[in-house]
Amino acid sequence: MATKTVPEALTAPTQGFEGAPPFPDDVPTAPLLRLSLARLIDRDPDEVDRFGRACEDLGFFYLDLTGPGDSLLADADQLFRVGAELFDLPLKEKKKYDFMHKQSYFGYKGYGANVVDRSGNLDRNEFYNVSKDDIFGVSDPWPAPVVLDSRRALLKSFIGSAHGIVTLVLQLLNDRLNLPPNTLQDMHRLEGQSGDQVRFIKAPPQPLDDRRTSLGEHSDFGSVTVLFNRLGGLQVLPPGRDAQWCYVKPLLNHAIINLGDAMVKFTNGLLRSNIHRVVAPPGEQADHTRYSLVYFNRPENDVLLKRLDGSDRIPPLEKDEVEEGINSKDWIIRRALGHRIALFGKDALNYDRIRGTEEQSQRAYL
Ligand SMILES: O=C(O)CCC(=O)C(=O)O
Ligand SMILES: [Fe+2]
Repeated sequence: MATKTVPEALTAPTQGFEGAPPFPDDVPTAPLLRLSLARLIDRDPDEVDRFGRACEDLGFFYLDLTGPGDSLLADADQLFRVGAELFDLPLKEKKKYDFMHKQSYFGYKGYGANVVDRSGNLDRNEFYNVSKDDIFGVSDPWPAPVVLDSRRALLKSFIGSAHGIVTLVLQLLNDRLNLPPNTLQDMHRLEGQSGDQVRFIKAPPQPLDDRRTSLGEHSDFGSVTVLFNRLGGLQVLPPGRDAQWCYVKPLLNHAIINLGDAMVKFTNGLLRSNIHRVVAPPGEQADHTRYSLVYFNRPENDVLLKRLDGSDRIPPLEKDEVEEGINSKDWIIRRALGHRIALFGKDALNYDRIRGTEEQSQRAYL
């Protein structure tokens, strides 16, 4: 796939992230469509059509939040600062909030806790997951450092807005798939119990002579992801056998939206959950600490990850094909904790054990 020319990104506003060196213009970038939240809210027919194509072809697109998404952008800006404060806490304090031994992926994951490839290399980032259910009082609260506990109102505002974006995406997909009204939205209610979470990520600069993957290749596990990037480093692997990893260039005032495995399962592969990973930021950006902020939306805990009935667009199962029938909660736990070396030792290297929809993601068109 040709990856050098990216008309969409060329027409986008130039970088203006505070203090960040520019994203270089000599690295291959992914041909993500650039969609406008305002136009999607207005159901502009061309924009809705481009949206549908983006979800089927790459499963990733930029969303310009200017206007209706201004408060989400402002919350994200504040949360980037909270993220920096959070990771500045002493390691001993952060480790108190690693809940993996309670079979939970909420809370802190230390640097190097996950295997990133089949050779057993370890990750180069730390992250912290905050549960939507906790912040909205749908579940008991998790213990949290003051840096986060004192920001519950901000987190609530951010989650409410990010979930609003997710709901719009689900409405548009529900319409496109001709599913019975609200089928997708009713499986992803803000007040339902789910694994939805905000993730703060920090990846420090890597040594010049030893730069590699900081977050291993994966497809997201849930339904819709809303991602905020400042520095480059995120890469997607477009579909097709000869595909090459390409960077996703961060754009000011835009979120990066991508679909997860659940959407592939619901639509029997019609929608795409694309493989991606994070490497050292390109060019001069490599000397800077990379922070990112993510909202992961997942189906409610008891939803079965199976092909949905009631759509004339979702392809039928193969003859005699039987689906696994795993629920969302178990699927997310299996996928989220499966690469923890402390939990699984050598088995953490076995990618097939906790496979998502990667094979479908790599299938070629034509
Ligand atoms: O940091 C990023 O840009 C992407 C993170 C990501 O893909 C993830 O946490 O699933
Ligand atoms: Fe991801």
